[in-house]
Amino acid sequence: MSNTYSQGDVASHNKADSLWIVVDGDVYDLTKFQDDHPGGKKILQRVAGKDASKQFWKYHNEGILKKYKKQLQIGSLDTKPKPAAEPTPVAVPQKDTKKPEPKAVPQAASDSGDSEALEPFGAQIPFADPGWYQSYHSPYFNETHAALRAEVREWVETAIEPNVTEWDEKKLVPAEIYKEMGSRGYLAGLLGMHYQKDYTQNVIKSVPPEKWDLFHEMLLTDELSRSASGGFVWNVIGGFGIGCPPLVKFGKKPLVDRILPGILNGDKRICLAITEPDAGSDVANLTCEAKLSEDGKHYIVNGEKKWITNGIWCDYFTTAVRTGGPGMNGVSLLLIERDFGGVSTRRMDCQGVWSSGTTYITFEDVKVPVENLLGKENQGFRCIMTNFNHERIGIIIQCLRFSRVCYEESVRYANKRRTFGKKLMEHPVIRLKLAHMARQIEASYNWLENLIYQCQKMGETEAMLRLGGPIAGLKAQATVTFEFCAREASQIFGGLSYSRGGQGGKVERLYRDVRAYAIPGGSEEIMLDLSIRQSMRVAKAVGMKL
Ligand code: HEM
Repeated sequence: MSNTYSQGDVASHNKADSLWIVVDGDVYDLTKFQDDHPGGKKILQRVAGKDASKQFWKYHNEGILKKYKKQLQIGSLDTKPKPAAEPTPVAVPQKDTKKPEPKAVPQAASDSGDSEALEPFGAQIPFADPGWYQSYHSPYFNETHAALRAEVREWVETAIEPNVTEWDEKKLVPAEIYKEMGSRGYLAGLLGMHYQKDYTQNVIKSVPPEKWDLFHEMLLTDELSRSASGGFVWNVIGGFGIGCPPLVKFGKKPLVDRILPGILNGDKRICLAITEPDAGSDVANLTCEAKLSEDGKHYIVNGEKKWITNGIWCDYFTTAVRTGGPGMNGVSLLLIERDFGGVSTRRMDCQGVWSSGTTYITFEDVKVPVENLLGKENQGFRCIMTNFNHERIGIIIQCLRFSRVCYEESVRYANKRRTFGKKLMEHPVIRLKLAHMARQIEASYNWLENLIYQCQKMGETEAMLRLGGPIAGLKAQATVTFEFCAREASQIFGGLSYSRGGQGGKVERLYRDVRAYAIPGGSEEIMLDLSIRQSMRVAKAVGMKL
């Protein structure tokens, strides 16, 4: 924005028919906008021609300026200091290099034993970001992680976060955003395994595929979750992150070769269809049936699935079906394609995650070729089990970042809102709330880092057995933490987090999203029980002495 104005120029636009204001040294023309201003036009007219920074920041947060700047800013004051030259960001990817240069990227810290602290990143509000953002030493993160962090944060702050309220209300995220998840190469790295470079031409700008590890995946999900919308995160990684891994791990090569590239590029969508109207956490009792045709070439599928994330938009459904007798040994996994016919999907109205597309599905005489069986017949339960750790870790990462968002929003607000003559931050009762939020977030997050590291080091079967218990325990810990933080943040924001949108909008939305995390992927009750049961079972097998 190259136009510059003097204070006098602005002062002459002090009427309703030409209404300019200054915010932080930038000049805004609100003449046309005043009629649409949700806070009313009179309040704007009272500051017409003046510097209204103080009033602006009292009533709005940063997202508003990001959203409206392009439309309303006409220039800056001639007295506005020129921005200091930006410090070189840590390992920000070279914009004009088509392929990342592998040699420039050091080994993962965890592989090299190098724990050099990285440059500080982000707002430096204590506990609002993980410790390694504040130059804490970490054995897990290196420059490739820092570069990815900068890349994703930039995208989320400019293209995602300012729009999530609108998307949530519309219950839709624009299709081009999902497509961009593919073109940025993110989808191919979100499968809980090595980067799927053989199935996509897209590469992530800041991390070469061979350097990709589970900490990259973790921080990608973490940074996407700074959008402060479970609906957005589930829209872009919810169905994919749990529906696609079984295809990659257990699908027959011709099937994978045919459909995986379109999925990873963001052209086609996939989800996981397990839960039924009558079978949630009790997966072994599902009833959706798949009968082999007489010629043995097809399964005929009939049944219903409920609460299926992304279902309304999906082309492919990784579906748990009953091919055998009762219980877990009669369950198989089938990749059902919408094009087969007989698949109907309808949106469900839910308490939270509005833009995620929660779906009710019916399968009526769907003819599925036997080539679409994932894994072996009647051994689908094992495939489902191997999926759970990845699903739950995704939930944990999101919950902990959402908890941080609730905490960060609270800290920012507590530093500007004044009651009884002082800032909220100066009231010990508010600091106590923040302290209880921070201690739970940090304890949970540090356990998470440790478990991600174990997942990286252990083989899949070992991880499934040995980490199933702790991951279940941490899933419950993360959802309880999220619920606590959403509640406490809401108490700090008061009425502003009771109404939708505006300054308390993130907290209000996240509060609504809490149950979508505490129930699916294994409810808190099931998780806590499993955490002990599974851990005891494994310990007994390896010689626990009681
Ligand atoms: C660039 C200029 C401005 C823009 C783009 C803008 C935009 C908005 C928007 C979108 C809202 C809805 C609530 C939200 O989403 O946060 C809002 C509410 C409001 N605005 Fe503004 N505004 C501007 C300037 C101002 C100024 C200068 C004042 C005060 C002098 C003001 C006072 C208010 C008030 C009181 C509300 C209602 C807050 C509430 O519901 O708690 N706005 N504004």
